[in-house]
Amino acid sequence: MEKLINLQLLEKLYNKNCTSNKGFKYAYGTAGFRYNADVLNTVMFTTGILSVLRSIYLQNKTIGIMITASHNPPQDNGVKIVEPMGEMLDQSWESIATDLANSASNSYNDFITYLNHLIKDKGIDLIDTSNGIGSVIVGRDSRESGPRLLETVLDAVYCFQHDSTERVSKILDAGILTTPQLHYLVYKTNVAKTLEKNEIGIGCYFDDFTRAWLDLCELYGFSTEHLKFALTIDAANGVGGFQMEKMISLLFTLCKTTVDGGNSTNISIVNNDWQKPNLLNNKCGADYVKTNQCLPNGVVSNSKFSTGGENTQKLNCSFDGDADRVIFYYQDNENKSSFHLLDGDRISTLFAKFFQHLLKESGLLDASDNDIKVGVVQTAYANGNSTKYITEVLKMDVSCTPTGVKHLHHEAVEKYDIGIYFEANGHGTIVFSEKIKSLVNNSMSNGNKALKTIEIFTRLINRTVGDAISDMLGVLAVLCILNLTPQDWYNEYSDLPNKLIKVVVPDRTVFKTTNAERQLVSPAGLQGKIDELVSSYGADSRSFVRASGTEDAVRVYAESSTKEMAESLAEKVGQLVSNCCGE
Ligand SMILES: CC(=O)N[C@H]1[C@@H](OP(=O)(O)O)O[C@H](CO)[C@@H](O)[C@@H]1O
Ligand SMILES: [Mg+2]
Repeated sequence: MEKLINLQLLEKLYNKNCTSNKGFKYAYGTAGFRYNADVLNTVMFTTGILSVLRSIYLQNKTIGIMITASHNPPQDNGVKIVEPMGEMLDQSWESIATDLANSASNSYNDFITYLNHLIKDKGIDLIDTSNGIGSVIVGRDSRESGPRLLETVLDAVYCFQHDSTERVSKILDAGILTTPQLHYLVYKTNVAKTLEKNEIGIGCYFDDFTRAWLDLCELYGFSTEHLKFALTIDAANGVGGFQMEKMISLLFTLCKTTVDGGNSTNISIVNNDWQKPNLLNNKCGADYVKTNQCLPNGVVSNSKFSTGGENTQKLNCSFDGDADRVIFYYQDNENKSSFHLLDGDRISTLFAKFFQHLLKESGLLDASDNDIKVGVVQTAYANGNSTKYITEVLKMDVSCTPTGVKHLHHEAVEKYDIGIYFEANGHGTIVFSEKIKSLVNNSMSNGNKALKTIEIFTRLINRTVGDAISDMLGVLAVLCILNLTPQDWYNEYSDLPNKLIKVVVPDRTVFKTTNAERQLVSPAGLQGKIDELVSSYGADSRSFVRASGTEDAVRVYAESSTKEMAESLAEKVGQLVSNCCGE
């Protein structure tokens, strides 16, 4: 270890960063480490150390670190590690990240002991470092605590200094950017096999996605300027707003059209005060809109919207704080009951319909030996009628996985050539297999528009992770190509009324599930009672219970044929949960 890690510096920087919250217990959850920013220094330090080790372990591939707490309130922050191809951290390393953080939280001795054990156990070669001594890219969202936490990560990386060659680990501070931009940057860096300072910057993200969008505009003859509807983007006062602004201004510059102050008349961004971090996710953003099923601050209903004389319809969307989720919606008038949500399930079904249409048009399905598998991956939180629509109307395959995009992503990659996955809350993407990419590329020369469209979509959609900006462009493109209004999109099927509640229990770990979290196996006997209750609410009813992976609570979901019944079912199942915990 001495050869590569400067132990003197390590101890000094450990004392600087890891002594304020001794004994705090950390856990790497669905979304990495996420807590109040005041207790995060220790885990930022250990995550910096672990990322360099992971990089060396993977033959010096570049690893990403994202400092964000997504849709959480401004006082929180968090950190997650990104794998070389832009995926989430390998699951077997999550417990290592947790153990390393908790060892450092205990004492310097425990930290060094665990570090030595880890290096030995994983066979990480710190002697022959001819391939390099690790490379890391770090990004952060717009939170106030970001710069301080970044300093701690940098401290950790500086501890890696080769004693004889005086080389240090490479680190690129990518600055303030969205989570999916960081994932994409890590992926591009590894594909290019280099991380020399400034060689690959976030410019690649804008180049690639604007190129794909403009290719589509050219193929179909629509333009960014002349979308059929006016789009208002609620940026949650987070980082997505100014990155989107850059994207819009690039699109307009590249289109060589006139831009009014950087904004088109058709696209506007509200809640874009990212420099006031206390406004982040405050009464705005994807999570707020999805949870409260209402317009966020700053977005007006269709009836209050002035089109400037043109008969332009209005569509809105909300990003979350780090812009890896997007949901759409519109409200006809001032009455809240005219609010229409187009959430992750709707995005999935729109893309599913679109790719089914393209595959038919492309002729790829005619060759039976192609055997192209297209499907949608959902979680148990997907509305029952969305699942019905996909299987019964579109006649497509649906898989259900446990909550958390890493599960959905994995299933989509494993099972499908075109795998569409979205959580109901708007986090998702589309993954394309190498097989479909090469089938498309090999048959494209004959001017087939559908094939060309699929090819462009493999570039327009961020392959690494859910991305509000890229998904939003994808949805806009589909609406333009299929000539659908927001109302047409909404009218494809009707959601079953549903209710999601939280129940606080003394120990949520006793709630264990099976069948993609749709049934409880523990506490014993509870599932039977839930089933009995559900059956008394009629055929369209469903309810399930699972422990949250990000909050100290149990979640109860229920749907039924009316709003009142869904609410009553959720409440009664919630009571069963409380009763069985002796509350
Ligand atoms: C019902 C729900 O929305 N659950 C969310 C939430 O997970 P829980 O394990 O339910 O707390 O946070 C996850 C991370 O952001 C997200 O992937 C997931 O969809
Ligand atoms: Mg997020």
